[in-house]
Amino acid sequence: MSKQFTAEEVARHRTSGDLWVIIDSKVYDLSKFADMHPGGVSVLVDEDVAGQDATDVFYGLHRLEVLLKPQYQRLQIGSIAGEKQQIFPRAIGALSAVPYAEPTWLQPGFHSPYFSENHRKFQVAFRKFFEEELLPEAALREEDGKRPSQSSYDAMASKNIIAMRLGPGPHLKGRVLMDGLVKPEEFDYFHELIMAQEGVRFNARGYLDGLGGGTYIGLPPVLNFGKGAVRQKIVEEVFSGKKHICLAITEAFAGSDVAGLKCFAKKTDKGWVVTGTKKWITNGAMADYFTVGCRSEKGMVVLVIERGPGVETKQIKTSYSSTAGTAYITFDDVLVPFENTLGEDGNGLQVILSNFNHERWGMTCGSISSQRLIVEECLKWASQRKVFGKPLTAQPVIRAKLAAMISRVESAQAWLENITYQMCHMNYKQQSTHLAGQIAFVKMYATRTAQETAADAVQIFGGRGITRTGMGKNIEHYHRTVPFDSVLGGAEDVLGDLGVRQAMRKMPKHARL
Ligand code: HEM
Repeated sequence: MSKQFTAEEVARHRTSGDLWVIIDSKVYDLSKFADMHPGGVSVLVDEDVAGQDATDVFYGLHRLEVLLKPQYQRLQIGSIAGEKQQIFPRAIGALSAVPYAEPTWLQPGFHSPYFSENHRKFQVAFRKFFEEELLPEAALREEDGKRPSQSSYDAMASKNIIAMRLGPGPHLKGRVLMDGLVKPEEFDYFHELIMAQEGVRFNARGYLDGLGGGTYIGLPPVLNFGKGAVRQKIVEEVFSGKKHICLAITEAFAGSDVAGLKCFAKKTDKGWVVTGTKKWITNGAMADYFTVGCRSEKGMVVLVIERGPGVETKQIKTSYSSTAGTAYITFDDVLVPFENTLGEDGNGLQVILSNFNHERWGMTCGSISSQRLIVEECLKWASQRKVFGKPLTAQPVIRAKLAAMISRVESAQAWLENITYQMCHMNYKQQSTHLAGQIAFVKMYATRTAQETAADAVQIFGGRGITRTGMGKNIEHYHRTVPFDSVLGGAEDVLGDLGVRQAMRKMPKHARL
């Protein structure tokens, strides 16, 4: 049991050389620390702080995690007799008790037609795995921009997480998923939704993309259109976490207009010879394989190219961390064996488009979950921040912003779950026919509302929302990186337009007002 003090005893230590404070029933000796305090000495020797209970003022200025750091925990010398600690961090793997911080299916007392007991167990195991194995590294890599460590890829591979990230399908057959928690044939899109939604809870966008953003979009064409030994080798190497792949379609010349690519693949006696460039390629800097969209004499062809002579990658500085390995790539007369052709020459567009629905749906899962994290941050901040002697939530304008945020994230999640249910009951062709428009719309809605929520969050946090460290660090990070989802996998306007054009194609000829 820690040493017990009374509030009167603490109050006797209130000068710069002898300075104690109480925070949430714990007594801290700041006498030596005061000179090193990032907020300065003067704020600590203030008569309302020194020797006093500084809980409210502390939580108006610092995140909970400050006190969890070992160098600050050492400042605690005891606690106040008869008082109990009120403020606790969420335990590893546990659910948040903050309202709306979890989707309804995870909230006590709520029900869901979509999620089974197995999904629930999977969610628990997955959150725990992420928080134990990856979270400690996430903040470090996000900051220093280095690629995720091999041990992180190995940890994911050991549970077959890399394979599961590609969704349900025959590629899971014979694999032990999450230590046998889910059978390969039972793994469905709701399991995948859980993975996508849990993964973004770090708010370490660059790191997460570094962990497998490239695989998520670059491997499916190999899996679905690759041939023989090449397919087998690449799929197994990537699933094992030892090698990395990326999708290289976009060029400085052509973005959403994939038909306008300039990278050219010429057929020769020895194989394809590829010349051209690619830009904004997630994981390109660390990739061993590149799934590349090229023009050919017959139109478009997709090739999987191994890093080797003639392939150069350069890191691009984007608004998020370089841990994602976003690259500019040049292919100079790169010889590629014909076995590396994905699908048929001239049919490349279909190979690329075939994965778009799944890719967009996956991005939407993540986008909505990160939006939810921001709702949680805002609810916490608005409750703990005191202005004019009252919490921020006493202001109607703040409550109105919170109401809009909550409505947006709840509606997006409900729509997403509905679409996910449809995906579970449709084959690939039915999904393409019925869901391309729905998925385009839900992604457009999620990313647009995400930006509204980011802007509202900055207003609620004020200057803290544009500061990379401290109280508003998650808001700053979110606000800076939120446009990513609205651009990747099809820009918002392109998606909206796609959805309407799909609907127009289905308009019955007999319909009149
Ligand atoms: C155990 C006690 C404390 C520790 C370990 C501590 C630590 C820190 C740290 C690490 C920061 C940098 C910002 C961040 O990362 O959040 C900071 C900033 C600050 N602290 Fe403290 N602090 C303590 C107590 C207090 C108290 C009692 C006050 C009361 C006024 C205070 C006032 C401030 C201020 C004004 C800032 C600057 C905030 C900003 O830049 O927004 N600190 N403190």
